[in-house]
Amino acid sequence: MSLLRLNNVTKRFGGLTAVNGLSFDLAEGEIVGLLGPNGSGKTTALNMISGYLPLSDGSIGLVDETISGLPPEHIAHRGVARTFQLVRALPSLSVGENVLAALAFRKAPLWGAGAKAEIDTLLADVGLGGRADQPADSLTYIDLKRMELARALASDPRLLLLDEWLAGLNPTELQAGIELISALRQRGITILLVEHVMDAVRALCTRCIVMNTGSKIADGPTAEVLADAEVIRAYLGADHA
Ligand SMILES: Nc1ncnc2c1ncn2[C@@H]1O[C@H](COP(=O)(O)OP(=O)(O)OP(=O)(O)O)[C@@H](O)[C@H]1O
Repeated sequence: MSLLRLNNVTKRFGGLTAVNGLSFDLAEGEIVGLLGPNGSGKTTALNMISGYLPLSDGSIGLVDETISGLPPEHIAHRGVARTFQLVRALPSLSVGENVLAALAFRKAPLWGAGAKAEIDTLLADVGLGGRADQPADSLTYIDLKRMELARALASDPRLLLLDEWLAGLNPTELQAGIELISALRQRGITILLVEHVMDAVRALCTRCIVMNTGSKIADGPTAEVLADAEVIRAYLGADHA
């Protein structure tokens, strides 16, 4: 049985069809790249999976339950977590308090002293061990991204949606980020990765789905998809061929 199933998912904004009849399945434990040029509908797809946008048509299932139509917090409680293209931190709070805010809203909420050990574990998992008391607004860009990931992991997700989480990192940070995402897969978390950094896609994704102007144009093993003539024409460009 698939973990996630999109069936004919469509989103219209007035006269613009941002996502057009998108269908795919994710199997448990897969790490799949969702690729495509700017404006092809990737973030809109993530917004629908996580409940931030209602569908215009189609349906989304998680295991054997339809989740489209549920509010974001109910979808989160069923095991779907995400990061955002623009990091959403609470800058006036400490790193630990930022994670605490996520723990307080999960299905089995934790707060106060009971949350401390969990915060320490989550921060260690993302490479921020021992930094719970540091102000969030003093973090570097990569560390802000790490903190956002810790907030997403606070809900103990089965499915993690990463929206350009590796964008803007230098080569050393990128390598660390790839290793971190790889470690999450080892823990059995299924990951849908919206990403333009092709080195990361090649390193992490066994399978890729490519969108162009709202529609899926390719879906298959990464090497095959990246060599596909239509994908090169629509997204990767002739230099890649
Ligand atoms: N809330 C909205 N209202 C109107 N149009 C929107 C809205 N959100 C997205 N769009 C439009 O839908 C299309 C798809 O946008 P989307 O952000 O999903 O693309 P994307 O593939 O994630 O792009 P990028 O790689 O630049 O993040 C674009 O034309 C965008 O302008």
